[in-house]
Amino acid sequence: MNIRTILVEKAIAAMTAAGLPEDTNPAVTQSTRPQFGDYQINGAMGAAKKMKSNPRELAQKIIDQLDVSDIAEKTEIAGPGFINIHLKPEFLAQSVQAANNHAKLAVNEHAKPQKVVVDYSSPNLAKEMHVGHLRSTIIGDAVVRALEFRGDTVVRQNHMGDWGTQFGMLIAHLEDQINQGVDLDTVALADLETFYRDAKKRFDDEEGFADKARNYVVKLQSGDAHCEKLWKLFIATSVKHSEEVYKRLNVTLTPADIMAESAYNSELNDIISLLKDKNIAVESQGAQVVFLDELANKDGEPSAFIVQKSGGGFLYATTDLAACDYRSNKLGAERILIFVDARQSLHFNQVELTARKAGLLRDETSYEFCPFGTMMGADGKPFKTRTGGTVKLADLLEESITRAAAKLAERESDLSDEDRSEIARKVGIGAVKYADLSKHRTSDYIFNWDSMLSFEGATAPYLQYAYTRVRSIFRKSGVDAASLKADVSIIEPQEKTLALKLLQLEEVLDLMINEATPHVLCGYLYELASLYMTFYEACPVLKEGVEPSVRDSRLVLCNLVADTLKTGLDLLGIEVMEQM
Ligand SMILES: NC(=[NH2+])NCCC[C@H](N)C(=O)O
Repeated sequence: MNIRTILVEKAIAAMTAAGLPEDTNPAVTQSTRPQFGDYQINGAMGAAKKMKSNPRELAQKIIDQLDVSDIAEKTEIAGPGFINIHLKPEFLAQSVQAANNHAKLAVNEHAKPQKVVVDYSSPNLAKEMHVGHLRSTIIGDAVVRALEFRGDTVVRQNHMGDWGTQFGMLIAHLEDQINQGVDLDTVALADLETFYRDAKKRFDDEEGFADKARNYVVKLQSGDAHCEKLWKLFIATSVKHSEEVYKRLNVTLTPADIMAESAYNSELNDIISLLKDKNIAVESQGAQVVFLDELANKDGEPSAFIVQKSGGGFLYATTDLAACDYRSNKLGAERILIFVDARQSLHFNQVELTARKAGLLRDETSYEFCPFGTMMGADGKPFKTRTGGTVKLADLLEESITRAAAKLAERESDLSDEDRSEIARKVGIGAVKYADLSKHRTSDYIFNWDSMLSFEGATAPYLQYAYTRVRSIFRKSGVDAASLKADVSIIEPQEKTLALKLLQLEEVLDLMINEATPHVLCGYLYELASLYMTFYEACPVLKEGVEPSVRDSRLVLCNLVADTLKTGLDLLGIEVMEQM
């Protein structure tokens, strides 16, 4: 069910029949105000400009050819040439009924599913996951869930940073700890932050340690078995830490999705040879460099993209070129989405340009760097602990659950302690996720406990509460939502508005998928919940005196609201509960 798509097809047909050029954009949009109808066809204005004719006259010609009688009760021309479409209540009623009986609600699977590689989360394994990883992990996961819901084939890739010079220092330190008999699980690697700090301190201060660390990098890269064993031990512990965070966060990443930097090691030589053979990379001060005129600075100097260091070592850049080849040429991806901090935008620009020149990315593959802004503290600076340290993601999530429990304890409830702590978990995690996902991906935002945990406004607790409110109707009425098979009729304006919103889920998901922007779904769910509250005040459902047929029709609407809220929140990775 995609009303916009139906109207686009009808508008194009009418425009063609009215003699407009074939490439005319019908410009169909959802109306912003009820007096403009439910949808608008705005293409007459653009076409008139091109054809140098009168837009209102053109709109009239289009409307004369427009056949929307099956879905609309009224069409009219407004202003300079807008065509307003008022949908038929019967059409909306039938569509709601169909959606209520459909597993994917008002959403159809893609006619042409795509293969999409999504690179997200991708922490560096030298350290524990901190708040900086939150955004990549949850924004990526929401988009992945939406893509799969629409029927695309998704390959998740957790491009973990498990390779690089810092590992020499880490395994050298690890080796010493083992030799001293320190218990790995409970002491040495229990806190990766401390471990990293200690190793770094020794690297900076202790005589001989830095040399040993550098020597271990060389040994590790040349496949020395002892070093590799230590490295694997370190990686395994580090991966375990991130698995715990993923579980807590309710994201769908599993160990099977790990495609870490080291996975590309054996390809890197060939990548450099290819770039050299094609004269894409040239030697400069001993290093291999790709000079990109496309990214020249204002003095006209090309941007220099180093793909191999002067000593022969490979870099982050080389791995990303190999990843392009794997994703586009081997996996055959049609889209590659990469969720990384906006500060890496130059890097990914360089990667794409180089990969396209070298044929490491096919023309058919769209390479989409999806940057995001920074999470800020109340002081407007990147979020830190009180003492200025990085905040561990695991700690942040535990704090949110504790705070949610305290807020919930203020409310009256006859639920068991066990239920309450489960609800606190869902609310605490949901609150952090919704607060983040609801902001436009590219903007920085200020982290605020009070607003994200509030039961008012656009928050997870508000939506979770709205869901329990709808579900309580079914508990009170004793009606089984699953076997509800009533005829829907749309009479009151609040019913019409609510029905229309329910039927726009696919339009929202398409926008979210195309632009990789979960905030549109967040906004939609909040609007839906608010419209439901308005509907419920104006249109009694279980009150005495309500006709059984009206009651049942409204129950179908309620049921579709509950299912849509639940499904929508699930696509954001946020859990619901039946009571709270
Ligand atoms: N293909 C990629 N480079 N993906 C993103 C990797 C992010 C990197 N590990 C970081 O923490 O900055």
